[in-house]
Amino acid sequence: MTYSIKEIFYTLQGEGAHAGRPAVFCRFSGCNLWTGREADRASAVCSFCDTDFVGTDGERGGKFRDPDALAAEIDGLWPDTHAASKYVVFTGGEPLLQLDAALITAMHACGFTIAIETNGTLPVPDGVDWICVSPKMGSTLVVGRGNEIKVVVPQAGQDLAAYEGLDFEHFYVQPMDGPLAAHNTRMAIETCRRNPKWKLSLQTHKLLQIP
Ligand SMILES: C[S@@+](CC[C@H](N)C(=O)[O-])C[C@H]1O[C@@H](n2cnc3c(N)ncnc32)[C@H](O)[C@@H]1O
Ligand SMILES: Nc1nc2[nH]cc(C(=O)O)c2c(=O)[nH]1
Ligand code: SF4
Ligand SMILES: [Mg+2]
Repeated sequence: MTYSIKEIFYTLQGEGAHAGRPAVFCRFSGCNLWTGREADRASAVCSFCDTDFVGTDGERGGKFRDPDALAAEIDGLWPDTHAASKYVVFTGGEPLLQLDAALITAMHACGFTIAIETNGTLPVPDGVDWICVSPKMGSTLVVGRGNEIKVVVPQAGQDLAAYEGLDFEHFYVQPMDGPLAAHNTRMAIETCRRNPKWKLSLQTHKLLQIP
């Protein structure tokens, strides 16, 4: 299988339970809930996306025919002196359109712990070490278990109680970025205060102005 990669970069995980953790981000091209074209945004199942995942033209992006070549590109960004903490986040776009057993094996062979950021509409292959699911209204959630669920709020018709019985270790609300970000953040704080099952996830990389 050929992997289409938008970009690969080394930064800190900005969101969720691993916020602050150094990680290589590998962003796959393409998503099943939006084409990525602005003309299609209003009619997309997921219409609030903050990410450009179209094409392969980003930093270190491209088409990788070989899982070992992609793993080597990712591994090349990790500081050689600290192999024990190697951590890769596969995101997108939707990573589960492309992440397969061969790439998982190649990353583990390089010593990486593997995390994914997924919309939860596609099954997760075996071997992923950290699963973050971010469900989208209007799509069918098929991933009912994982490490963290990170619900972007608000979304029309949303009911957080519908997620509370799912099998996750961490339950996060993350304020929707965009023109109403400040308002959404205040509402998300109030949600957590009222119902302490939920914790606040901020997109700290945006606050810090890092990738
Ligand atoms: C760009 S998505 C890629 C991974 C996957 N397609 C997904 O939706 O989880 C990465 C994370 O950013 C979140 N996200 C996307 N747009 C956002 C926005 N406008 N405000 C806050 N979070 C957003 C997603 O919900 C997801 O948790
Ligand atoms: N620093 C940083 N943290 C992130 N956490 C999730 C991201 C994503 O776009 O999936 C992301 C991202 O793009 N940058
Ligand atoms: S599912 Fe994820 S990548 Fe796809 S449009 Fe929504 S936020 Fe963006
Ligand atoms: Mg992002």
